[in-house]
Amino acid sequence: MTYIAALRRKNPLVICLTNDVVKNFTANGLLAIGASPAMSSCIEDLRDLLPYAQALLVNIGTVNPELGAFYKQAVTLANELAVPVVLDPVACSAGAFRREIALDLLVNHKITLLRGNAGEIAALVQAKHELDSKNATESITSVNHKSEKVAEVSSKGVDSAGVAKPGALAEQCAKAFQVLTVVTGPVDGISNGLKTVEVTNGSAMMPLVVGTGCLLGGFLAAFIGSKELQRLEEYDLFSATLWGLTAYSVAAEMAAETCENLYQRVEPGSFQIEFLNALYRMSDEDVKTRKNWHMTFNREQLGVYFICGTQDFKETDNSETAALRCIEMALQAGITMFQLREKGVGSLKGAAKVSFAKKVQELCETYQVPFIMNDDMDLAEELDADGVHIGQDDDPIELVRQRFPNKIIGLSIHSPEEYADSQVELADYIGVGPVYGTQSKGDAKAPIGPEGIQAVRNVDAEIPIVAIGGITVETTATIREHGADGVSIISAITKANDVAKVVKGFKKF
Ligand SMILES: Nc1ncnc2c1ncn2[C@@H]1O[C@H](COP(=O)(O)OP(=O)(O)OP(=O)(O)O)[C@@H](O)[C@H]1O
Ligand SMILES: Cc1ncsc1CCO
Ligand SMILES: [Mg+2]
Repeated sequence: MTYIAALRRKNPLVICLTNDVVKNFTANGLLAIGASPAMSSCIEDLRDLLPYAQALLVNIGTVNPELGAFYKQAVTLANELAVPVVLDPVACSAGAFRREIALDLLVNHKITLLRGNAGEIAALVQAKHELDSKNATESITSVNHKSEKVAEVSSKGVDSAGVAKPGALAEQCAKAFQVLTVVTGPVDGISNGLKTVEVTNGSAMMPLVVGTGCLLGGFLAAFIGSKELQRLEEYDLFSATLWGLTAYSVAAEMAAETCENLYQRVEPGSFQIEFLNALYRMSDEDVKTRKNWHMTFNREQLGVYFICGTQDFKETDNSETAALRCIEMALQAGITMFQLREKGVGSLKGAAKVSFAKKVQELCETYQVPFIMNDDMDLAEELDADGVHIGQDDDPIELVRQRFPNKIIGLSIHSPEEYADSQVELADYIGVGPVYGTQSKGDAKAPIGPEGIQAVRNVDAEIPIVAIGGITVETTATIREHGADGVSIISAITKANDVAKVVKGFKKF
């Protein structure tokens, strides 16, 4: 990824409608990374500037009734001009006036990215639930309203403590408002409702410098506004924002290190200066080598779960090239999870396996699809895969969970008996099968049929289940009716003449 280089080439004009406390810091931070900031305070001025802008930041930190009306006009104009909008709902957890303004912008306008701390985002999710229940009781047709518990976050004024699962909160918010959401704190979370990533880079000095959250809103607007590739809008938006979010926290780490070296301690004043210096100095390479993020699991990712290795392409001239081509086509067509299963007759070993695995991982990262490693825990650790999948005869799940507290863990299960004997509570999902006969696994057990899936579902109504073994597009509907959240596929995709068509077939369910 080269999003910082792209940003510097583009030098995006970011118009900031932001609060009185942070205007100077925001402008300096944007200049340091390579963007072009402009602060604006009235709609007459904005009408002149916005047509030339790559992004608009609306930060409600020092809102008043007049500014509230201005923000509404500004976002309306940005929507007309198709300029992306980042909203920072500063302190909306602390006051109803602010909250109503943020809520109106989110519900009645198009916001490209919402960025707030945990307290602010939790308050907005809560407010949306209340709005929905109010509408549901007013409307006789909406009788099936489900109320979901919102994360409890303590919050006072403009700062907030963190939340245990920032990814889950971001996901909840992304689903509630249909908006890409970034939740910041000791760990940051980003979600579009389907994909969720947590970023653990950063420095504990960040909350001691006022406006680091506010600058982040403008900073992410610059990354979004620098978007050059229009290939897949959603993918671009998500990965450009994730890269910007990570770059920001990496700069914080670099700043803390510089303070250590220069002063043998890290204090807010020098940290603020060194943070600006780090933004100026940093490159995509710094993000690449220091990024510390993990994808979090959600059951929708099991929808179309493609598994393969080079051994599944052994009848082609070059099985590695054929595998990479097939995997990229499948990713492009929309598979929701990928597992590398480099195993059995004809599979790669040693350095060749590592090098192939890295190429596959890069492809998965490009499409923001979880990259899961089958069996090989050491390689999963070396590559920092998003997750691992283990069978009943592999390392025991309690050891795997200890080793990888943050990774997605899948466990194979063949029957309700095996379910009862396994510590499934340590797994994120279980793979159940083989449903039908399969040629992809030499030592496969007897097929359990869709009824076998139902038998496991009957003993656990909640656990995410992916069915596996000889599944085709034609049998997917039945399998899902028997309780599976999705299907794992090997041969139906690796042997397909038209990979995209088959993947899209699986995606219909
Ligand atoms: N305890 C922490 N450790 C590391 N990084 C942190 C911590 N708290 C916040 N951050 C980082 O600080 C930045 C700002 O996030 P924060 O949640 O403090 O925003 P905020 O409360 O909106 O700030 P402000 O309103 O003062 O601008 C983010 O990049 C976040 O990752
Ligand atoms: C301190 C403060 N008060 C209103 S906005 C702001 C900046 C941090 O969000
Ligand atoms: Mg803030």
